[in-house]
Amino acid sequence: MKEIKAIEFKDNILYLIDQRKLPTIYEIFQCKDYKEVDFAIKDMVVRGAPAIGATAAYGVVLAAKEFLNQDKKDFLGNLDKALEVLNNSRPTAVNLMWAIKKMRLLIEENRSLSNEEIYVKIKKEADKIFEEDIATNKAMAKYGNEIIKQGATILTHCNTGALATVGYGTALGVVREAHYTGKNIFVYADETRPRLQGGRLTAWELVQEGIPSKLIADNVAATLIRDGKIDVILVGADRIALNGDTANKIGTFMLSVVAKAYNVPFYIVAPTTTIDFDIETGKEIEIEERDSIEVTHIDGVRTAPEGIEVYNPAFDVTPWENISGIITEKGIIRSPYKENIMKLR
Ligand SMILES: CSC[C@H]1O[C@H](OP(=O)(O)O)[C@H](O)[C@@H]1O
Repeated sequence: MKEIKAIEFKDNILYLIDQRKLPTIYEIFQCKDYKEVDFAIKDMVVRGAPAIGATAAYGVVLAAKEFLNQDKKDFLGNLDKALEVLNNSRPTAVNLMWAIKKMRLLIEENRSLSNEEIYVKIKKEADKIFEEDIATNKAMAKYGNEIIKQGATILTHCNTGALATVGYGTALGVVREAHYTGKNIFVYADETRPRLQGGRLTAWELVQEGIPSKLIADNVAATLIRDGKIDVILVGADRIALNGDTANKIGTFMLSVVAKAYNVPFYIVAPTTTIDFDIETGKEIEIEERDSIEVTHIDGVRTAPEGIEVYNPAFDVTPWENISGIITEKGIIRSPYKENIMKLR
């Protein structure tokens, strides 16, 4: 199994695989301060809910290091500004806000300590978030593998692999587990317009692992589902409401409708850190709208005419009624979602 490290923190530098350039160029993007981390999340150098949560946590570490020698008031004040900036870097994936909230609480509880002692605690917390994500993904993969039949054909959307997490992946982590436990699975990967996380990133991970697969244009999926070619659909998540409504990459909702029409099991694979316990339904989830250039250009080459207006939501919400189950590190949650999600608390 290839080890793909999307994120690495060493000697007060955060190293990120630059996912904007994969698969043609493998390049590491270095963040030396929290503003570079903010840029990296915004510009999708690093992306994927768990990955940006861990990345933001290390952004706080870099901020604490940067302001370490200031007096306490300035240290805490500047740290607070950094938390705000990082918290607002992207609006939909709740793992980001979850990580920042943990850091805020930690700083609040330890305000009376020295700057250095606070820095040490922040660094320890960031490392814990990092380590826990790998263990979480492996646990999710085992639960998910329970629903993967021998020889199953799996459809996935966007990228939910080692590049979207600290390691192994969420939905693609289940694919890895099924592959490595000899289930002889086959994967169809949606290319996932407009940023092509499937065509560029998932395809790259599948090739790295030698997992039998085919890349498809997003529009092919419905026909494969209708023709009984797909046994199960596995997708990731960016934010899950208490009733089970789930925000994920744009195009997920459409897949869920077709899956429901043809009775194909449709699973979300996500850690419990992706559940937003403060919202009842998907209606409360803010959907990020991104720059039009993502739709009018591919790799910097214009494909749509000057002057055309663009609507570019990066996510959509799949209603709980279309979801067969939510595979988490604590087990598979099924409807009634709120009742079963609350048991996780
Ligand atoms: C393992 S979470 C991956 C999740 O994040 C992706 O969004 P983006 O590439 O914009 O960060 C997509 O929604 C994936 O399902």
